[in-house]
Amino acid sequence: MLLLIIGERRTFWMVRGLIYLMLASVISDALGLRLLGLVLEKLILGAAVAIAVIFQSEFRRFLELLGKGQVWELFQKSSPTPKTDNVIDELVDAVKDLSQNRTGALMVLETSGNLDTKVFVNPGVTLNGQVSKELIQTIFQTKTLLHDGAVFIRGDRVVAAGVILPLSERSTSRQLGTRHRAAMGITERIDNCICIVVSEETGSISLASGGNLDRPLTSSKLKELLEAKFSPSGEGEVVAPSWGRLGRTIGLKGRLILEKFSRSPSATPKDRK
Ligand SMILES: Nc1ncnc2c1ncn2[C@@H]1O[C@H](COP(=O)(O)OP(=O)(O)OP(=O)(O)O)[C@@H](O)[C@H]1O
Repeated sequence: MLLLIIGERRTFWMVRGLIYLMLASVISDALGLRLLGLVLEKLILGAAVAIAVIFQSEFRRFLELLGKGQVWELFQKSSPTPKTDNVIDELVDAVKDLSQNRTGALMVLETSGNLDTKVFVNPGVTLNGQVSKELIQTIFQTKTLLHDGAVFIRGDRVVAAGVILPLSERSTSRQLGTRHRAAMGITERIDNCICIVVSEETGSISLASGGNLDRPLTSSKLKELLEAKFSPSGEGEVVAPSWGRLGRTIGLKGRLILEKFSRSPSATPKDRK
């Protein structure tokens, strides 16, 4: 049941690893292999402590909801962060011009809830400005200091610019460089965001979601997709979304801990073109 609820592959592997450890411990007990049993017991204990650390905030939220008698909230569908037509129009107009002028751009759009910005390799520079075509176009001009990296958009605000995102490790077409891999990387780790990419080389527009790139898109197709995503009845998460998110959170946090120990320089953007 738990494995069905946890949709994320990495989390699934983590849970499977723990189950294997438990099984091995039971088998070693049955075979009377006391030393091995002792080692496995310690390993399971370590894993349980690690999971408690990884889960910290989720446990707190669970206990809070339990205390308030609102546990059912865990099963409720999260509604998309509302975006007015005006915000979508400003975004699409900016993307259209950037594409026509072959100005590279990368935008992370929060779709619901609160995106965990700890996943950003570098949080960039806080702006907190109203989304407008002019602001977005200005940020991505290659002469500005903030053009390198991504902008992070929450609701109708450009929260930050110059954000460095984790790269996807999946192999991609040779045409796709780090900008596109960053869009795939953030959307494969975080499910409540999508990414718009404009290629500097070809001007093509892409939309990344769940680690996949939809490309090339026309600006009208992009508008259609954004409207569908941000409409109140838009694609929400399905069955037991909060549990799914919980599973992905474990995967993400586990991964963040691992990445802290093995952060590679490949996650930084290449030098200014
Ligand atoms: N990890 C990252 N996070 C955010 N932005 C990044 C990251 N890596 C690269 N970028 C942005 O992408 C730019 C480099 O793009 P690159 O040419 O490697 O990618 P690309 O996918 O081929 O895109 P394009 O088609 O625009 O050339 C950098 O200058 C930087 O602005």
